[in-house]
Amino acid sequence: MIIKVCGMTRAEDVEFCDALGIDLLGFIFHLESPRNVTQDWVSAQKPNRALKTGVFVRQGVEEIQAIAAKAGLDLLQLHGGHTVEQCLALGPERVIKTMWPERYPTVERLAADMLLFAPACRAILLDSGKSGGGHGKSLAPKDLQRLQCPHPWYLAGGLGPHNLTVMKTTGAAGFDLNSGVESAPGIKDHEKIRHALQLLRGKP
Ligand SMILES: O=C(O)c1ccccc1N[C@@H]1O[C@H](COP(=O)(O)O)[C@@H](O)[C@H]1O
Repeated sequence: MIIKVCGMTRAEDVEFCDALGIDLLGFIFHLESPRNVTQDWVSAQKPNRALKTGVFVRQGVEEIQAIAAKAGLDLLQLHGGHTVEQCLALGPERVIKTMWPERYPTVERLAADMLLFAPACRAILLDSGKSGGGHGKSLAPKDLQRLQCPHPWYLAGGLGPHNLTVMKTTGAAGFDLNSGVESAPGIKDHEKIRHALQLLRGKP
């Protein structure tokens, strides 16, 4: 199971999550987000184990490549209308492609589109809403329990200690925690993160 904590804006949160064994740390490069960060600050973050994951909404391939090099990113979360071709150009092994289930009439139609992206990314991220992210709302677990997709997919959208037990029933291969583990936008609540990890991994 992959666990990501996104929207990192403080070094103390980066260090805490890295030491706790969180797998992916998300850094958002989106000016309209209250969690937006600079390339220089992200470049200075040196986690021992966690993978630095940049989140991009409107940037194209060349801009993403430049930010990734400057900020020292390991993975690229494409959280906008990015195409299969853009994912392939950036390198499938480092791309996490966001999709929005609420755009689809059925999980079968969603699964068909997920299969289109499968060869072009390491994993698909399913988020609430119909675009963007950080909405703080969750998807309905019942719908996702019926999802048949052979490619790894992670769940996002308002996840936290209050709903992770039921969200685990979706069968997601990973969970992306953001506003549900914050005391304010970009300010991570360490006890909520610790509690979330216990629920997901059963660690003390
Ligand atoms: O968090 C943001 O501000 C944000 C802005 C633009 C694109 C993505 C963003 N965050 C990502 O959205 C999901 C779900 O967040 P939440 O749990 O609903 O707050 C998560 O993957 C973040 O990486």
